[in-house]
Amino acid sequence: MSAPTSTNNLLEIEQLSVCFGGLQALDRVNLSINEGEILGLIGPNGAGKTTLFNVITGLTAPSHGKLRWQGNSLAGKKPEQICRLGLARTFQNLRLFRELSCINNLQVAMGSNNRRAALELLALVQLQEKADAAAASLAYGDQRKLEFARALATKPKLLLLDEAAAGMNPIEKQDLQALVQRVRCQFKITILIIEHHVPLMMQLCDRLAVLNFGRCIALGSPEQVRRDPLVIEAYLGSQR
Ligand SMILES: Nc1ncnc2c1ncn2[C@@H]1O[C@H](COP(=O)(O)OP(=O)(O)OP(=O)(O)O)[C@@H](O)[C@H]1O
Repeated sequence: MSAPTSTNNLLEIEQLSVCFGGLQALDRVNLSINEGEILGLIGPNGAGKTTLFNVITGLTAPSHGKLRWQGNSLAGKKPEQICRLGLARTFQNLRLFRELSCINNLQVAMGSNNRRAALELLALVQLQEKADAAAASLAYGDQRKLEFARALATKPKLLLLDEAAAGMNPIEKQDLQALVQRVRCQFKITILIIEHHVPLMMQLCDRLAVLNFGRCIALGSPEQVRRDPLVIEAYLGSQR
């Protein structure tokens, strides 16, 4: 399944820096996300991947640089405004409404009580039989799937998945890969994904961006990135 040929920039990130006191979490990052692609973000622990998600979704203010969404600046926008523009995310540490049922989690995100639409989304992630179970009662991998469905429930144009396969077993990881590809086609959305499981990312993503100490040290096709000496030294060497 290949990405649509469009190269429209959905999100443009220009010279983006974030400092936490003396720590430079992001250092002049430039990145464009093309409509319809699956772009992967990889790199060692602490490289700045989640910080980049936090800036894109309005949780962290940049120290420097610009973000443009469909040509318009995102400066000063709050997380809820950014969500309404069509950017939705999942979190590395899940943030479900734990006491609510699966279906209620989706209905809150949809802003409506439409049970049928919520059930369709649950079916997409194969959780329809857990519709009325409390989110907290689900196995960890299922909670990740529910969070994925909840992000989709806001009808995003760009879906940001943080450590999408963390804690999943190999079969769940395969399922997730198929699911992400299906969702991209079915919902015509663009996906930015952080995940440490490199073989999965190599298969899934159209392009990969590699962060290291806050800098984007490589950007290209999985094959280009796999061969990049800088990437091998900074990250892939340790993955072998
Ligand atoms: N709110 C914060 N205050 C201070 N330092 C922070 C804050 N958030 C992140 N950092 C630091 O910024 C750096 C980048 O962190 P970030 O979580 O973005 O990395 P990451 O690439 O997502 O790592 P991981 O793969 O471990 O999740 C780290 O050194 C982290 O300790």
